[in-house]
Amino acid sequence: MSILEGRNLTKHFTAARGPRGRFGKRPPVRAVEDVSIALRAGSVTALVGESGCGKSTVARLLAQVYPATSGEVLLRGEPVRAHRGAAFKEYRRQVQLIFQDPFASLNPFHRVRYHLARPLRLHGHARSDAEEREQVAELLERVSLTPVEQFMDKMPHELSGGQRQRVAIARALAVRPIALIADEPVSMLDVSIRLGVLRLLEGLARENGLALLYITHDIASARYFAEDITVMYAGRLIESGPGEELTQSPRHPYTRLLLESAPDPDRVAPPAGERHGEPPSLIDPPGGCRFHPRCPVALPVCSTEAPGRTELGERRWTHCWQAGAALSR
Ligand SMILES: Nc1ncnc2c1ncn2[C@@H]1O[C@H](COP(=O)(O)OP(=O)(O)OP(=O)(O)O)[C@@H](O)[C@H]1O
Repeated sequence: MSILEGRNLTKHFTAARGPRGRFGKRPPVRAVEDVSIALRAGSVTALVGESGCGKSTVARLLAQVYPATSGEVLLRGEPVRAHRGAAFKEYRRQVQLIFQDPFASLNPFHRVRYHLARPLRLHGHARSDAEEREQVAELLERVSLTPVEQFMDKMPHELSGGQRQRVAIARALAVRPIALIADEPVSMLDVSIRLGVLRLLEGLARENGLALLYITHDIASARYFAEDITVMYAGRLIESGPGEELTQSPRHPYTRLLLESAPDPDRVAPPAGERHGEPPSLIDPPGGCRFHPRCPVALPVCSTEAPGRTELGERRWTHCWQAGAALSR
């Protein structure tokens, strides 16, 4: 059974700017359309796509930062209905978000100890100063900020970006969540320390049976850390599968494009003539398959009808008119 699941999630925002329509209303930004995704215990699932395709919106819908326009979120198979009160607070404890910017996520006026002790106290895990100290030390150890005495009393500005992100991860762990949603957790960190933070997240998920959603624009990193990869394009999911299989034999032309443009240490320059175009507007997305204007193998049907889901194997599927043809070849 999945720990955290989004079923047919759709989110339309009201555009803050832009021209108004006939009745003075602005058209909605169709940020997320019909997204279904399931996270399993002790497993890393990557959600991959270009900037602006709706990844963060999916993260926020799963974390219930704001309500979905339609669709539902399930925790351990049970639909989440509470949007306030004790049940909602409990949900927010169980599903923790880790953000991209470790500089913005810690309070500059408080020491590391405070950031970790506060959630422990609020959730009743530490009932005395001694217990609190012990648990803060244990959390710092779990994120490899050792020797712990050196880090407990540091102020955020005394830490590197990677160390701050480790404190943010420790703070998320303090409330004993069952699912972690990490939204581009390393993209603001130095390249040299990204790997360490990703390995830490992966280890925590596997050792503690946490369901981890790793959101990234970088399919190369997803391939190394995630058991499953789901690819998103212009608000919709287009392909999903076990990471190895999906990257070895991508079935959707957009996944192929992402893999081709991923940094490859053996390739000096991008292949000649590589022109991929721009992702579409989410206010007025293309009809049919949203990728069709950029697709090198589009058929006439691709511009008129959205392709349904083609099942390709266990946990493996795609939305592409060509997928069926490829299967029967
Ligand atoms: N609160 C909001 N109000 C209006 N539009 C929004 C809001 N949040 C996001 N959007 C729009 O929804 C679309 C998807 O944004 P989202 O941040 O989810 O994408 P993303 O893939 O996470 O991009 P990035 O990697 O750049 O963060 C964008 O067009 C964005 O402008």
